[in-house]
Amino acid sequence: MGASANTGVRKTVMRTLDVIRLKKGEIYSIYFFASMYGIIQLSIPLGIQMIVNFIQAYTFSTSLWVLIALVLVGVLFSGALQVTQMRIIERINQKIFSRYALEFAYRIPRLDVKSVDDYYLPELVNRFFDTIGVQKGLGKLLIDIPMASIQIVFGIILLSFYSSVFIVFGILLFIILFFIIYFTSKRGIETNNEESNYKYAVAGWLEEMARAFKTFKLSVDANMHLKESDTLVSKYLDARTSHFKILLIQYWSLIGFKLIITATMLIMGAVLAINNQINIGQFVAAEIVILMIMGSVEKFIFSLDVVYDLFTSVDKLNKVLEKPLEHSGNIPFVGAENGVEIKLRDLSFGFPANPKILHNISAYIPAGNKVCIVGSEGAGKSLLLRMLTGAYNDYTGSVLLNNVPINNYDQRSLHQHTGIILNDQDIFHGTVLNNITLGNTAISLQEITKLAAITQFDEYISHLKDGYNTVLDVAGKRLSKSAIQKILIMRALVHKPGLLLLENPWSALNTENKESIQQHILNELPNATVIVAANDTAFAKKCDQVIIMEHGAIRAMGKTNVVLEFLS
Ligand SMILES: Nc1ncnc2c1ncn2[C@@H]1O[C@H](COP(=O)(O)OP(=O)(O)OP(=O)(O)O)[C@@H](O)[C@H]1O
Repeated sequence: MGASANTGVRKTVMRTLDVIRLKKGEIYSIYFFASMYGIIQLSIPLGIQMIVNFIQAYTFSTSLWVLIALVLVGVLFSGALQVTQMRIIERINQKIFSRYALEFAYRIPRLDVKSVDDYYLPELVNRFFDTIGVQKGLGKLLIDIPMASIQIVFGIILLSFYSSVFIVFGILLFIILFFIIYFTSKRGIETNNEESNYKYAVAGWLEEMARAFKTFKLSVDANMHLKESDTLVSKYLDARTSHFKILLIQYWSLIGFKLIITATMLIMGAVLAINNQINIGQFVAAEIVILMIMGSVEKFIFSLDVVYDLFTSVDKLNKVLEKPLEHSGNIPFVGAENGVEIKLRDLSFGFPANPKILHNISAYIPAGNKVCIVGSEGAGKSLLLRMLTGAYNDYTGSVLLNNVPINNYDQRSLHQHTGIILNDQDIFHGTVLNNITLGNTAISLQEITKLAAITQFDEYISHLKDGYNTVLDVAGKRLSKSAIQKILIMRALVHKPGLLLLENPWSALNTENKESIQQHILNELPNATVIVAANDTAFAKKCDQVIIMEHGAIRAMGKTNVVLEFLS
């Protein structure tokens, strides 16, 4: 348990370092400017020391004015350095946002379906908001912490010139700081991570309520939604309290530490000054340096919380970025327009929760065949169709398309020649045109209008002021189920695929629409291999073959009439 927690923390820190490493050039310049800033800051008390000495000696010489001017230049210059650092950090922040946004955008459609099977993806993608945590945290990690460290180091070096006692003070300071961080940071990272997990659990649950809000609205008397919220919020508060305890330990150590050091320093400074071991100018300068060191230590400790947030944010973002991408072969799926022949041999497949869903499936579907898969609920019709999309590759047995294992094909090319409708496919926020073509500009308007006539979607479009440019809202909320289904059918057919995999494609359509589409699919696409999973015996009878599934296996397969006769 301890070892695994250690590995977790180490992994978290390494991932954060990886993010920083990506911005190497900028980071070096930030450190350079931080060192310069630290040095210039320390020149200020030295200047003040000299000014005090001049004042004590009642000498108003030009050197005094020059010194004052130098101190002012120091203040201005250190300010300018800070602005430069801020500029660099701003550039890094912009890069971080765009890097994660594009990385998410690239990966989401390519995610391995099985590896995200246990997740609700929109909820998982909430982790994107952690880019803000990375942006904030990097500012602290790259500016505040190095600057504070440099000021502490240089400050102590400077103090040691006044008296060797200050060296002891410096060493003591480092030892105490080291122990505070050593004993609290690991637990700090862990508790922060836990707090964040529950934050996402609460957000996820609220999102789930929003998604199904009509359901919750209808059962308004039940308190189930509040009970679940209450449980998650309590867990979040517990985790947050544990994390705050760690922060409190750090803050209290800091306060105690400050108290002792301030007292010691003031007494020591006063004793040294009274004994004339240092003059008043040196005393004032030493006190300013001590105050600066204390300020830096405070900054250091208070930055830790944000650094924990940074570690956690990087961890959360990686929850999405580390999900494996789909497997893709390198053979282009060419020649599909002339038909796709399918051979399944002893195909078995399942999920970790349910490892033996499909078993020993063998089937032969000649190119251009029209096939209907029927079967009872949960028989495996949908899953068999999904296997033919190439989305899963850890099956046993074989799936051959035109005599090549499906895994060998380049996924993009496979999708270009396949038309797919699965139950979980939907409309997205965009124009009707984009929803049909998915941005494929090679698709002709002629093909779209032809399909609109077949699906009888043209009637619907003619009533829209903006026609094909009408923007559909998220998931086509204001569209009728039949309009959504027609768009999905057009999307599946519009690029003239050689393989059509359709799950319940016309369940929301009226008989006239259905027949028009079936007639097109069965008679006007001679080369296309079409597999439809639907308990639609009337359609099955029109197909070349029917596959009857039961409990994840093929019970019978062949000409519909023959199969039905055999079964009766
Ligand atoms: N992601 C998954 N993880 C675990 N089990 C799954 C998963 N997807 C499907 N199953 C299980 O696989 C079996 C077959 O599911 P499938 O959706 O293929 O059935 P179906 O024949 O299409 O049923 P229906 O007609 O009701 O849609 C079911 O028992 C289902 O619970």
